[in-house]
Amino acid sequence: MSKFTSKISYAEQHDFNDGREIDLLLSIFHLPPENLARLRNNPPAILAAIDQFATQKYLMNIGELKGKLITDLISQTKPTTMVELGGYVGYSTILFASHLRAVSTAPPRYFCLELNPVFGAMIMALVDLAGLTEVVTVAIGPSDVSLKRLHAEGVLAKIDMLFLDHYKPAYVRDLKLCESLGLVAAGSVLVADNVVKPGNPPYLEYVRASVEEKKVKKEALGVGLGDEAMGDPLLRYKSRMVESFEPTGIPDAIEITVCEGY
Ligand SMILES: C[S@@+](CC[C@H](N)C(=O)[O-])C[C@H]1O[C@@H](n2cnc3c(N)ncnc32)[C@H](O)[C@@H]1O
Repeated sequence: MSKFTSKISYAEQHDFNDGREIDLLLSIFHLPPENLARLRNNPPAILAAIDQFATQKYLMNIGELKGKLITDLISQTKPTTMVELGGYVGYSTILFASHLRAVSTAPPRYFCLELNPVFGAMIMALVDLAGLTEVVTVAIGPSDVSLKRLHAEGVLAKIDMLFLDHYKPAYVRDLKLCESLGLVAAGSVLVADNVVKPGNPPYLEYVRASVEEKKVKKEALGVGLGDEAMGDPLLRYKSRMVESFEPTGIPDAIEITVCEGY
């Protein structure tokens, strides 16, 4: 394990959704006009303001170090369509969508799916401040409902990169849903956060399983479950863990998984 080298260290982890997220929004939009003007259309400056706030009051953002692993991956794989499950205050949305815009060869789309409507509204306000409204769509509601809706509306047909960072037990459920909707296919890259802290053994087991193992498991589950719950066990994945740190300095890792198709 390497060392925690982040320039900024978040406050120790405490609660969330106790008013701190609104405080963050007010701390930004109540800045003196000339300071707020410096943040407009300036994603790095907005991220720095969020990081600075989180040194005093913890925010559950991806942070600098894991964020850099993922922006490097965006540079390497150049996705056009990215979907994020769990947007919170919009830190990863602003970081990844601005990076996507910088490296994409085609007009990029970033879908941020967030359950909490207050957080969703905050993300929209900060995305607008960052000048990213042409790239980002924020979908408010449970991730599975939003995935089905966006697919049914025809705005989401394939996911080049899926970032899973929401309710840990829903990672496998939502990946299987994406498989059964045909959203994940050869070349899709999955990035799952928090696979060490707090950890997600069922997800790691699923993305690391062979097709044979998944077929056996599907047979064991038997009939009765719909396609969504079954996913597509014939899809092959190549998966690896990359160790890093939470922005508090606590060790964590992301799981990077590439879909190799059938
Ligand atoms: C760890 S935070 C996301 C952090 C964010 N990706 C970042 O790095 O800046 C998890 C978020 O997932 C949201 N969430 C939890 N369950 C969800 C669900 N079923 N669908 C969509 N969002 C969900 C929570 O409201 C919370 O905002």
